[in-house]
Amino acid sequence: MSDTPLLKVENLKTQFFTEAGTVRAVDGVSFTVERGEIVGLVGESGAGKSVAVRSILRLIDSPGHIVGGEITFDGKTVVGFEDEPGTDGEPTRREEMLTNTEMRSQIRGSEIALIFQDPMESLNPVFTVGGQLRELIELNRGLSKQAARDRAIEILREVGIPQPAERFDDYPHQFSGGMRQRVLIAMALGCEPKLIVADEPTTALDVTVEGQILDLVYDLQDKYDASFLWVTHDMGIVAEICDRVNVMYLGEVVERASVDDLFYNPQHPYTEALLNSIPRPDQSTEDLQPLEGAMPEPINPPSGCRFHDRCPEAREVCQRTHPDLRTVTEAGQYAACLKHDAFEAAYETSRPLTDESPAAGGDRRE
Ligand SMILES: Nc1ncnc2c1ncn2[C@@H]1O[C@H](COP(=O)(O)OP(=O)(O)OP(=O)(O)O)[C@@H](O)[C@H]1O
Ligand code: NI
Repeated sequence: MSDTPLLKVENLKTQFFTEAGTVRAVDGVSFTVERGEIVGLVGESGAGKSVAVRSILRLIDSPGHIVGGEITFDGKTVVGFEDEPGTDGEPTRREEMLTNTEMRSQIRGSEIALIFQDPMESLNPVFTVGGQLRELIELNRGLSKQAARDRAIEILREVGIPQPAERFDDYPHQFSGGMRQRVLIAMALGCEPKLIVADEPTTALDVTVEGQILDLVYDLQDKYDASFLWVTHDMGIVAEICDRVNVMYLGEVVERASVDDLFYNPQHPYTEALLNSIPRPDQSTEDLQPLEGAMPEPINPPSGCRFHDRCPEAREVCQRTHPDLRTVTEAGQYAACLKHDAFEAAYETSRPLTDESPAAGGDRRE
């Protein structure tokens, strides 16, 4: 079994049924997390990153619903539907799909831990930090109260809380933002989960503290042999901690690559635009190009390639043909862009959409 990925997400679709229409927040997303890996999910605000990771934990509230796809985690079916919809037209759950109770008792907090951006979403303000951590360890690891307390103090020390025995009885508000995030990491590790899902946990912190937290994660990942799914809009964080990356745009994965391939050889114009918009040691700041325009709403996504109206390489065909995510390099890099289908999609002969230089032949961008 160890050659199957720890987490496998296939063609996941999660929609919100709102008065304004159907929000296709996650629209056919696939990716995997292998054991021991840190996998990034990156993209602008609204790309569907949080909805994707909440779907993995089955934490989607009405009017949202997972309407299609398959998610397996460590041999268990977190999401799985029959091929045919039921008589009511709704997707029918397969028998092996975990119930809500099983998700709560077997998966969330024990097999998969979550770290959110706002620590107060996970910490109860009226209980001491040590008490919350101790209880979690007691419940999840079946330790005695005293043993769980000792373990809690040990983990608090490991995540870099100074004088953890003294701080044990402090309340969450007595900790700084950075220290609270360390406590959350301690809570996540306390259950010894197989997978830790982190949704922008360092966004609210200043860069120095953020750097310290990322270093800590890197060290602990090795020690605990945990796998991570790390959500961020920050390519700098991706560079620092991820092994592999999935780039999301408007509900879809548009590129998947190892970190090195992504940074040195991006294959999707959106990835390139993201990379051009961040400072890099090998470029001067004058080379910085902010990503222009805004991502459209996922209620009526643009036809064809969803990125075409912001893409410097878009051609007419991109307005009509939707590119599939497919292998584009021998190293196993994936991209969803018609420029890689030059012949089949007739990209090569299609007219460029941008008019930033005087009209010329189709090769003027080279
Ligand atoms: N409860 C909801 N009802 C309606 N639409 C929703 C709901 N939750 C999320 N969405 C929509 O789903 C889309 C994806 O949102 P999501 O929060 O996953 O983005 P994100 O990539 O995590 O962005 P951010 O970086 O801002 O956290 C957005 O268009 C958002 O407006
Ligand atoms: Ni989010």
